[in-house]
Amino acid sequence: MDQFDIIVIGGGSAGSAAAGRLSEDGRRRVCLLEAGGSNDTIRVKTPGFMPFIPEASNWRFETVPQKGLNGRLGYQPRGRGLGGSSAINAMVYIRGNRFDYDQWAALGCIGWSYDDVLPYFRRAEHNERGADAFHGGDGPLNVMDQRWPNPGSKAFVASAAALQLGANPDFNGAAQDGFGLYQVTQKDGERWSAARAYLTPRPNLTIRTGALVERLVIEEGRVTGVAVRFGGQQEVLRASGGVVLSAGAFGSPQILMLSGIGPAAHLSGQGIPVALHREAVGSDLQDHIDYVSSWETQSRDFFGDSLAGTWRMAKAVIEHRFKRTGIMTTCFAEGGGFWRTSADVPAADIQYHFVPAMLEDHGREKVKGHGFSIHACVLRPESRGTVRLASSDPAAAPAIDPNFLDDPRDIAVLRKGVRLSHRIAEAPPLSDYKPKDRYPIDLDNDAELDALIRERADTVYHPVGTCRMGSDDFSVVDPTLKARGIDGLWIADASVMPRLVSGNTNAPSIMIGERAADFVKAALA
Ligand SMILES: Cc1cc2nc3c(=O)[nH]c(=O)nc-3n(C[C@H](O)[C@H](O)[C@H](O)COP(=O)(O)OP(=O)(O)OC[C@H]3O[C@@H](n4cnc5c(N)ncnc54)[C@H](O)[C@@H]3O)c2cc1C
Repeated sequence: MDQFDIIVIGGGSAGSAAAGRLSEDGRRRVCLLEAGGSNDTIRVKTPGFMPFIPEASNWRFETVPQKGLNGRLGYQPRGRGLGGSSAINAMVYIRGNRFDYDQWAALGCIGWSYDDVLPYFRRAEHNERGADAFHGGDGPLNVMDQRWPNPGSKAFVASAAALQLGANPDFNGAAQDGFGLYQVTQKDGERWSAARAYLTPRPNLTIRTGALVERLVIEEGRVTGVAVRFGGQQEVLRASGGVVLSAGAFGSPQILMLSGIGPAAHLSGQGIPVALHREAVGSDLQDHIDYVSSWETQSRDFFGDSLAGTWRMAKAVIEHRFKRTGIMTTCFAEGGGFWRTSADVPAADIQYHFVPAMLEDHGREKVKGHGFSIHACVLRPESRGTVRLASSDPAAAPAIDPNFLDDPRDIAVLRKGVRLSHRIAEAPPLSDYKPKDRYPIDLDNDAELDALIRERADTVYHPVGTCRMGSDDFSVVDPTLKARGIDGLWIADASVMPRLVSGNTNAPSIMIGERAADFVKAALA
């Protein structure tokens, strides 16, 4: 039986940050348990290989049938292996809006206002543009400008400017609104996952991959270890100081429920003895519903499936192997913007991602020819869903129900977002490519547009909220990320966000991992 001071479950964005920080002063024996592998392969590290990431690095979940999406099953990719979702994501570096964190604080997350979290974003970050009041200069997470943005991505930004939408060279600076090229979590032209940033080899940091955590070991109201499966073998690992649960927005509530912590009636229905009734475990699921408009072009500037495209990619792979430059450094979601659908919203409520390729079904369906896509997503959705156990088998996928478009306010916002995507595509210089809309409809007709949205919209991969933080008795963790009603347990990942942030969720998850390390250190001092 192995004995540690702290066990961190999940080597993803937050778990890597937490384990790295908890082990860096050498004073604690830290064990990081990760179900997947090391992810140390060129298919993960080369940004442009994102469509070819190994299947073993992705849980490839599906949702239950979505009423709001004509009964379709949504796709929910999640990273598996060191780096977690930061090893398969689009590398866009965005923190969200000041409003989000001030709202968290107003909801009871004392100590999580924007001014409270900014030092942790800065501490995490090494921005190659240099440090300033908003950015860090010597953190482990490398952030850089894109090495080779596609000419079409620059045209997207120029088309937005032609509509007087305003340029923004730094979405993580003083103001978020506007359009520009995203900064990326890359270093020297390679993907810079949270694992590469934080998991420095150290004698006091044990990293075990291929370790599927089945449940927490709870003794007299305290988490004292974890039961884990390595291949066919089951083991119990002990943690004298406690456990940090960082298995992500689906994995963390699943492990809690398998351990008897969650909605009592649901657990009983699964035949799991109830250790702690907590209705909020697996509840409050929020995710960014997203619609991808897509256009075909004659221009081969864009990525595409053609002889010329394949030849260009082959040369680019060689260039990248030797110099780490060229089109294989693409993050695909190269350009973007934040836009308010009305003057009275507190912050942008639509985010755009411009992709210099025609996307269909999350890139899983090959599209012949060349072209581009514009994602529009609803930044602060009102719909709420759940994660529940589909089975008491820890190796089974959980039942994920984002309940997309349940609240009519979400589709009303999305409609406006999609209409603007099309206005941008029709403005010069993007219009000079003579883009041909792949799904032409009468965009001014609400019923037609709603039908198309319900037929094609899905996630842009930002599920949160399933172990919500708060100061109320019903929240899962308190504002120091400690689980309520049970000792020796902290939760640190996207699941603790009480509200979805207005942006991508990797940097916020890393910030949460950074903070968890400080809270655990303080509690154990
Ligand atoms: C395809 C895709 C594109 C994205 N693009 C972007 C982007 O461009 N920018 C951005 O900011 N965000 C992006 N995101 C979202 C962002 O990456 C995630 O929100 C963030 O990484 C979540 O961090 P986390 O720590 O909560 O969970 P994760 O990083 O998902 O980590 C959870 C870890 O726990 C492990 N785990 C789960 N269950 C168990 C178990 N039972 N036992 C052991 N280990 C377990 C998992 O294997 C995983 O490694 C994207 C996500 C995806 C999937």
